Amino acid sequence: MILSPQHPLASRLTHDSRLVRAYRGERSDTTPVWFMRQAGRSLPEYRELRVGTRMLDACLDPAMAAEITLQPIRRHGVDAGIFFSDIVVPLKLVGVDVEIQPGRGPVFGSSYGDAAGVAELTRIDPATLDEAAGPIAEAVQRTVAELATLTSPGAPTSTPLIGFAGAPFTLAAYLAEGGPSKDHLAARTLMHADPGAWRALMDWTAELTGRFLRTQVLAGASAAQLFDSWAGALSLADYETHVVPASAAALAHVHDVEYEVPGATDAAGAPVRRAVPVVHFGVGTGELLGAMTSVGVDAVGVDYRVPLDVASARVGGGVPLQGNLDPALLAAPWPVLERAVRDVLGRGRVAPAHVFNLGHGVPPETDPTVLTRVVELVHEAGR
Ligand SMILES: O=C(O)CCc1c2[nH]c(c1CC(=O)O)Cc1[nH]c(c(CC(=O)O)c1CCC(=O)O)Cc1[nH]c(c(CC(=O)O)c1CCC(=O)O)Cc1[nH]c(c(CCC(=O)O)c1CC(=O)O)C2
Repeated sequence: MILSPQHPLASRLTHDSRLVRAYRGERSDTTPVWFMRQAGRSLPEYRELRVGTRMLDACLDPAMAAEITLQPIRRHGVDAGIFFSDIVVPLKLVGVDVEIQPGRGPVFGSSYGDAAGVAELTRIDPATLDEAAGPIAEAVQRTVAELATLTSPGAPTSTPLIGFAGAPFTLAAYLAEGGPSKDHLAARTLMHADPGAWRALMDWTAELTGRFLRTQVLAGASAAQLFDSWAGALSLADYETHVVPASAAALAHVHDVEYEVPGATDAAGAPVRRAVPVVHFGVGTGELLGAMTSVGVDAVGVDYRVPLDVASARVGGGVPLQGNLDPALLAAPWPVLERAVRDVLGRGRVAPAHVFNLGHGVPPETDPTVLTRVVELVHEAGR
């Protein structure tokens, strides 16, 4: 699907932003920055807005999800919004019994860690997500429309929105366990004990994830992030054998959504087209970084354990990187935090391009003024 400049969506696909250029491997006048979990409990305006509304109800209320997404952009001046949703939202939309317990996380009405559970789950057709995802498409459209009015001084274009989804393995880890777990034993046992059931589970989560991402990109998101937060629990061999095919299948749902790169033409004078960029992030993925690039992504998000120059070497040197300040340092004295930010920026220079981020989400108790100060530092030091 080609989104030409004439396409009603293209004007909102802010593909000339610092962020999207960085994901294409092009450096701008300054390093773009955003934070995972920038929307949420660290912001008083979020806590106030959420009073009396359950998490998943907030995610499925287009006006509220859009407003929550916009809050950190207005406050911090970050270079991207990350759509306020959650990795279990697509499961909820197709009728899986899941709720989010504050401070604990997603909890399911049952677990799907054996052949019988997988057979029950996969009786749900993932294609029903397209119909059910109306509130998500509307929330993205509302957010992108508002972002077009928030263009910050000097920015080449309005702030882009990043869509996101939990990757097939991380969703499968929650489904197999029935909720959060430390070591994801149920999922890791199933992949070896019953490869047929595991494959059926991963094919199902891959299609659901792909459709969820496609909904957000077609509604106006300018990039997408795939969170395989729990992939770090796997050996490289298990990740390559039992996870990579499903992540690649999920991303195949967005590879055909292209836009025309402004001002770029090929030898025949035709506009250059690029697919909407995808970033792949996981936690504890030091041994998996190279394999993560093989699922068909433009950039890799690095957690806080592997320095970016080391990560760059592990992905072959030619891949844009995102990250990777240790979130713990946000509560350290400013001179310590400033040194760490400058160190991340320095190491990020070895990659073709760098998007500054944390090595995982913003801790809920973070002082929001510190995040705003980090954005100012990155914009000044990241030139
Ligand atoms: O398993 C766990 O450790 C946490 C499980 C948990 C989830 N949603 C949750 C919780 C409870 C909690 O955060 O207190 C529940 C959850 N999800 C979210 C929030 C908002 C906040 O953090 O205060 C919250 C807390 C809601 C509340 O209690 O008010 C929203 C969310 N989850 C997520 C994102 C995407 C992002 O991080 O940027 C975002 C949107 C961020 C934004 O718009 O700025 C993604 C998410 N949700 C979830 C996961 C699984 C792995 C993980 O959390 O590390 C992941 C992927 C990840 O963060 O690596 C599941």
